[in-house]
Amino acid sequence: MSAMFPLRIRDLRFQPNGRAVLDGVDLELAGDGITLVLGPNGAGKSVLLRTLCGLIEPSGGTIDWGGTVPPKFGVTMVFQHPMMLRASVLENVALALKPHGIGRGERHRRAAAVLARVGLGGREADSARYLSGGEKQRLALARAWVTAPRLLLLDEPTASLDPSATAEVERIVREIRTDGTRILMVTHNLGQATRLGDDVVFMSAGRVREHAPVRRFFAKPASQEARLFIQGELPWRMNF
Ligand SMILES: Nc1ncnc2c1ncn2[C@@H]1O[C@H](COP(=O)(O)OP(=O)(O)OP(=O)(O)O)[C@@H](O)[C@H]1O
Repeated sequence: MSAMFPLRIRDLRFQPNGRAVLDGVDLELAGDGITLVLGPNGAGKSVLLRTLCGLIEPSGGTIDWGGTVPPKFGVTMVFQHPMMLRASVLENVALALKPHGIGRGERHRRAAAVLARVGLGGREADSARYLSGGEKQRLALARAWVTAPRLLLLDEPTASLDPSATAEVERIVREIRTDGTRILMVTHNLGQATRLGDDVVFMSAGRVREHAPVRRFFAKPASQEARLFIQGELPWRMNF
């Protein structure tokens, strides 16, 4: 494992205009696995991910990347509605490698290989803008995957997708993890959390309230708040 892990977040705060959006987040992530971030609307889940990838400057606290400085490369984020460049499917992926100093031919070779792995082989010349929602999300995952990030942040990547497109994204996420990328993913889909997650981070009101292995979280949540959250979101019984 690279020196980026364990990732230690201590007392992380984000207080725009004095409002505590992140209100002292403490979290430690070991170097392997898929962690699902759950919690009610407005809990600060997306802000936490954006802070980790440098899109938001925290008001206080520390992020210790395994004792190293914040990595220049190695942390990538995929959003619910990914932006596509006005270019081909292949170029959308290949351009992600440009800052890494990789030559054009090799960029295209690697992009084509990863497009095949996300089920977009044969679509290289198509315009990325005209892909379906599920295809765009797979392209966004390919764009992240091609850079072999150490940490991949996924913010509700399946929120607008139908069940089969969701299943496809889940397959890809598992493969990215198998390739050695640490994954931190926000979802409101509790079934997805049980299918994909090794562990669960439960957030509310800008804090991490619980961090537990996924089975334990759903079978025996530590707090009444988490219990109510699970009950409110789960229309079916869990059978572990
Ligand atoms: N850049 C920002 N500056 C100021 N406030 C922000 C910023 N980004 C988000 N917020 C606020 O922080 C709060 C938490 O937002 P966040 O998007 O992290 O919630 P969330 O837990 O991801 O919720 P949801 O499940 O609805 O997506 C919200 O009230 C939001 O308006």
